[in-house]
Amino acid sequence: MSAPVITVDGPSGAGKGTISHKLADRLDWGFLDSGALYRVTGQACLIEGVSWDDVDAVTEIARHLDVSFASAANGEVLVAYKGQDVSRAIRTEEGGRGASTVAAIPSVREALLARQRDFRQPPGLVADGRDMGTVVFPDAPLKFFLTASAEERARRRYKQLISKGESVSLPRLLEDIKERDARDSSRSVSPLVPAGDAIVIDSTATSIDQVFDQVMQKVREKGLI
Ligand SMILES: Nc1ncnc2c1ncn2[C@@H]1O[C@H](COP(=O)(O)OP(=O)(O)OP(=O)(O)O)[C@@H](O)[C@H]1O
Ligand SMILES: Nc1ccn([C@@H]2O[C@H](COP(=O)(O)O)[C@@H](O)[C@H]2O)c(=O)n1
Repeated sequence: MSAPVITVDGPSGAGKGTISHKLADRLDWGFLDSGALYRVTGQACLIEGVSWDDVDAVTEIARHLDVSFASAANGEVLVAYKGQDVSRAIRTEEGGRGASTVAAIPSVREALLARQRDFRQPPGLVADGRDMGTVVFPDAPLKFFLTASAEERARRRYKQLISKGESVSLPRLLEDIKERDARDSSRSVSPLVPAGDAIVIDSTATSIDQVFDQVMQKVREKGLI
């Protein structure tokens, strides 16, 4: 029998990464940051001089993506492409735009599918993304779809980037988030939609701890802990 998977999907800034990390730590399960694979693909295109719109070239990059993940002493995840540290570059707004542009290409999604499924190892996996519950792990025993208003998600992202010393504009971030939502939700393959059997949690007015408590309650009810 394959290892259990808990999927956490939703739009950008909904708190998927925060909740998924806490959950993986609590359960001592593996963690898949599927967005990082799309972000590295977009970044690899910049490094290799390939346009995000060049379907064949981007697909070749995704098929042979030389990416590695490592834990730094401070708990952060180091992401490397061909051994080059791209951890910071992939987290910029440009990194997000590149990821969502290449993620709309069906052959790129196909190229990254097996790689994502390989993360499913005992004792279990928490998978964070947009199509974890609908496409990558449709048989997952527990699925969440986290959401929040675009305005609240833009405010969260603003605080996050300001705390890292980046200079950002809130209206611009809101525009970016709305653009990314529209692109992710309207693409022909693996659009951002909750799986039919997903538990939807709206965190617009709910703290991280409150969301985590709701998630843990469902994990217990499913007998996964
Ligand atoms: N319920 C919440 N209340 C307040 N802030 C939150 C909440 N959930 C997450 N945050 C904060 O919002 C920011 C974005 O969260 P996070 O990175 O987990 O979102 P995400 O859904 O993984 O986004 P992306 O898909 O773009 O990576 C973080 O700074 C996080 O601390
Ligand atoms: N399963 C996924 C995960 C991500 N994407 C695309 O990548 C972009 C960046 O993702 P983050 O979670 O790191 O913000 C995102 O906007 C999606 O376009 C995806 O398509 N499928």
